[in-house]
Amino acid sequence: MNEKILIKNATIVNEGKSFTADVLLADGRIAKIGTIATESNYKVIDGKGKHLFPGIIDGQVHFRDPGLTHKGDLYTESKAAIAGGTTSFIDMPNTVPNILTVESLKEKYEIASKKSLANYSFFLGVNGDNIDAVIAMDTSKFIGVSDDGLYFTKKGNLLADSPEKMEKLFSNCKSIIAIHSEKEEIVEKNEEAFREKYGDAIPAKFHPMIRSTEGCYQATKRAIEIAKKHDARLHILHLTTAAETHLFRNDIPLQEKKITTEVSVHHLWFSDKDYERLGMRIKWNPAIKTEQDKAGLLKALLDDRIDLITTDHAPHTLEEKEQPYFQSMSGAPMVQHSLNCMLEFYKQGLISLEKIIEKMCHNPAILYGMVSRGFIREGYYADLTLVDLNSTWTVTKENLLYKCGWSPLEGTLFQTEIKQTFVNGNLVFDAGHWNEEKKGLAIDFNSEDTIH
Ligand SMILES: NC(=O)N[C@@H](CC(=O)O)C(=O)O
Repeated sequence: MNEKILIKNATIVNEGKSFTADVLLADGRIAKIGTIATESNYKVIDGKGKHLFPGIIDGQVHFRDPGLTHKGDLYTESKAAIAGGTTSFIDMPNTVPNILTVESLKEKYEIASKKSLANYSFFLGVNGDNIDAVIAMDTSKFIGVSDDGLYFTKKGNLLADSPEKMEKLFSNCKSIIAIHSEKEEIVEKNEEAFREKYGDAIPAKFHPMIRSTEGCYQATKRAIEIAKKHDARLHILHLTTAAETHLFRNDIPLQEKKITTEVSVHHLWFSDKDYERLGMRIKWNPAIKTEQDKAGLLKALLDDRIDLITTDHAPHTLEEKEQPYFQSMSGAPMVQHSLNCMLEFYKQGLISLEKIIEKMCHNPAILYGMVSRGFIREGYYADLTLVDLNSTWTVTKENLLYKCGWSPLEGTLFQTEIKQTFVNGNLVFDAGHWNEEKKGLAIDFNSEDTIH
């Protein structure tokens, strides 16, 4: 049995409200919220002056396990996530092997059960190799299918570039189809134009012109048209342009939406102004775009056209990053600081705490149909994070937990600090101290027979 933990007097932010109360954690769950008297067998945590949030649920990460574990693995990256207040994640299929079969999916769950400190779930990958097999499966058993990260090979491009295959998938798939939305034909055309001019030495600042607004907009528009035609459940991953935000609705509740989208923290945080300073370190796919795009994405987040905030945490070694344009890997680590970044926007008066929690905790749980997670409610899993909104510190190499050992945020001064993180009622992260005895759990979904 887990020990009972009593968090006293914290300001709880949950379901659109902020209020001060005590929270009792017992047997992995939130046992009670209210005014709670201390008993001798409770471990008491003083929450006075601090904010208690539901643990962040990150709907898109690349923890690189199995097969790419020189970049990161399910232990190191889940630990970094927890230090940043994230208690659950959904990982993408572009590991080695790619997760294209039920067998490899089950193996990944097996590895996570031994290594992950946070709660976990995994997309089934879909590409040109397995589309017919996926269609033949009972897709309602998967939390979602995704092509993310698989588009780097020709066979992975089917969702953005093969309308026939896309139609086939969309008319047959019963789960969420989460796609990386860039039209590769446009990207390739732009690559050629820049290659002619600069050879291999294309400066990073041209990345948003190669992976251009047009490439994103056309792919997203087409995916939405096909999804509508087949009444499919489409989720567009990591939106990057203001133009695309207008393709999404905000006049119906999330529960009723068939077409949803998300923004990743780095696309809210960085803009094309930062390429000069950070170069290939902020080369992501889709690319970081302009200041106007950054402002448009925040606006769409606030007016509910964008449903979720994710990180697309995608670690690569610095050596893999700091290469000439075509060799430099796209992606960078973010999961340790996603909440800190969003809280800086709160400090600047750009977003409320309640909105941050809606987009990082409640909505991922609703969108993916997670059971008993994402909210501070009695009976729910005690996935929580206690945050000091008045503590200043700087990101340095020394305080990073990523296996890759670097971050594009090095040198950033944050004015908020994650003090404690609880996963399934266990105090796993306690002001720099770790309790790694208990591993995270496979996330349960509303579809009872979900494969995991
Ligand atoms: N976002 C990235 O730039 N890279 C991701 C793949 C992806 O999400 O497209 C990766 O796996 O490295």
